[in-house]
Amino acid sequence: MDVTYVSSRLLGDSWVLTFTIGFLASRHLEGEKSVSFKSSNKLENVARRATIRLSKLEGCFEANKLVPEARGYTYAEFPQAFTWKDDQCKWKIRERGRKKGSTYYRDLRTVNGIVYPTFKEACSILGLLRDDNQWHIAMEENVVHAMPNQLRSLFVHILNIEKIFNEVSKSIKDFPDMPFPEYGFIHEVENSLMLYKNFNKEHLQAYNSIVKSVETNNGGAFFMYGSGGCGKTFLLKTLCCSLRRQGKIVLPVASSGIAAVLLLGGWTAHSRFHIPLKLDQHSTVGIKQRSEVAEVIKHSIDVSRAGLPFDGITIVFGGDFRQILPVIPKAPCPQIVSASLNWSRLWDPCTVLLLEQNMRLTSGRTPEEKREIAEFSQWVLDVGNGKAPTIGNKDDLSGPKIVSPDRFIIHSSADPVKDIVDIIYPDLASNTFNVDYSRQRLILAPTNAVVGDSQDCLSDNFGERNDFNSAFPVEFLNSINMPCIPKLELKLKVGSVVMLMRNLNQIMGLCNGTQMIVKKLMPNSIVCEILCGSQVGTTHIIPRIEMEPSDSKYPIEFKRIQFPVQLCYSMTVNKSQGQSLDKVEVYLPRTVFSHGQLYVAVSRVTSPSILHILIASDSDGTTNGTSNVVYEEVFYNLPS
Ligand SMILES: Nc1ncnc2c1ncn2[C@@H]1O[C@H](COP(=O)(O)OP(=O)(O)OP(=O)(O)O)[C@@H](O)[C@H]1O
Repeated sequence: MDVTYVSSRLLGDSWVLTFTIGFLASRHLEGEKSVSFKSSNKLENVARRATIRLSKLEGCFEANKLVPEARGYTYAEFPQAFTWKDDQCKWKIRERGRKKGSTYYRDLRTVNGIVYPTFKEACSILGLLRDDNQWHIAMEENVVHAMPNQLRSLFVHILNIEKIFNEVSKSIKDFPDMPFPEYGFIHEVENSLMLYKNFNKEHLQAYNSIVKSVETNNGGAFFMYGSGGCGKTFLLKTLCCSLRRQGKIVLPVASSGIAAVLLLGGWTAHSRFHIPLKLDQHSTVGIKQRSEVAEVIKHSIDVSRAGLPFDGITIVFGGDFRQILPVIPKAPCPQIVSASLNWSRLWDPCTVLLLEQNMRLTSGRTPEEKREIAEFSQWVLDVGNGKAPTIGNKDDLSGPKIVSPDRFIIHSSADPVKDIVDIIYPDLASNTFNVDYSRQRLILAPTNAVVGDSQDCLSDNFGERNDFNSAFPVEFLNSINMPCIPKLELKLKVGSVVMLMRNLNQIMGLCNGTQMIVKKLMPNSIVCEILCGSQVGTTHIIPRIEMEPSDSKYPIEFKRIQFPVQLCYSMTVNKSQGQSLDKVEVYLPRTVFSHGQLYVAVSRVTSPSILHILIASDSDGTTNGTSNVVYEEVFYNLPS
């Protein structure tokens, strides 16, 4: 890493030295630039790409030819005035953090025609300082159109006030004059109870066993085991509502934000019980005395029932071991399997409630449709169990491959990303305001990098849009893109589908993973409507927030102030768990790499007719065979 440049700025009364750190842009001799490619790519394609894609140095030559202003900078000084646009392979003049055409100091203090008394105030208005101004502006932006409760929520998101109170073992509820957000549970409870009427035989049996355990106060643990789409979430939702209506306390938690928002009042287990993200043998949950959750737990425990299983509390787990197992980076199969619930001490006391009927797949009207759906359902199960027909054998370098039925396969031309975007999002431009169009259609991919490629292709289709730059233009930090923080440059427009990247307010359905459609864009806040989960249809104002990477591989700490969202036309398979989708494109430019990924991807659909799969072959084309990863050891102690 090199220091690209050191500059100085006058802020208020004092000078501030800014060290901008950057990997120096590539330097190379003519015809010797470095090119990345996969061993499977055809050399002529690689060579063609290399001719079209300019390196940063070549881009600098082009800028010097076209933009007279560029000639005043050496190559090393370029980042001061220009920013590298990787997708366009060209240097673009910076819009922020730099004042063009200034002829006197006063010009530096002028923003939008207003002369500010100090440089600091001018910087603050430009959003270059870390202060509260952007949040003041965010409140002002919404005063005219937002409802009072939306403004209150926005204020709560900005302050994160309940979290601050909880840290000192208090809650907003301790201050009777302060309003506590209302969540409209009662209405939802009434609606969700209607689900009971649709129970199938298996659901009814499971429901009765669990309710009996709660009513007799004997305590116990249940595990609802069923393949994807057998109605585990459906049953849990109904149970939560019915028990709450009887005045019982229910704490629904899930391992991911997306799964949590499907349950009314659902939280991620980590947030609800303050479980540390990194665990070791000394870890304990961080529930503070007098916090809301501590009070709830206190009320749920009856000392007279101590000694009964789980002290008389009923615990219901649900899951499917064909789906993705606990994620332990770089861990081998035995370690991952032994981290699963059915290999833990909790498994023995669990009563397994088996659900076998797939409720996600529509039942079909004609005998032909019914047969087709039954066949598809069996194929999906076989993929999950590792029993689907394969070609090749274990001695092949790439292992045996699952053969996907031909009707799902897309045979792509030269630009696979464009092909899948056209299939899943046809006519996107004229459907931007159509919530029904945007809901429940997704491109699913194995990795964040692949997701990024397809999102980039879509964002190029957007036409006119707003680009939101994060507040601090520091060259190296800005070039960092990690899945856990939003991009420096977000390309949004009204109608864009986005995914929230932080737990802002789990009870209001604003979880890491919540999908929303953008309704209004302002410089410091965006208005979004939730597209799925228990709070579907509600509108929220999202401010910029300060975020830092949770698990940074970089040797420096940094924060980014940005809207906590990313485009959501495409998603990793891991994130899609729990969802039912009306149109799915499984995009596999590389094979899946963990247990259950392929099964989760193909089991999201409500009908076989809406599943499309694109598998890149080793030699630049497409194919119908792909590797599957199934750790059969995880099924050993399960009922078949
Ligand atoms: N008894 C039922 N009547 C009508 N629809 C149902 C029923 N059970 C489930 N469904 C519907 O089937 C779909 C899948 O159900 P659900 O999401 O609960 O399955 P799941 O077992 O949790 O799936 P996954 O393991 O993939 O998360 C949902 O759209 C749900 O509304």
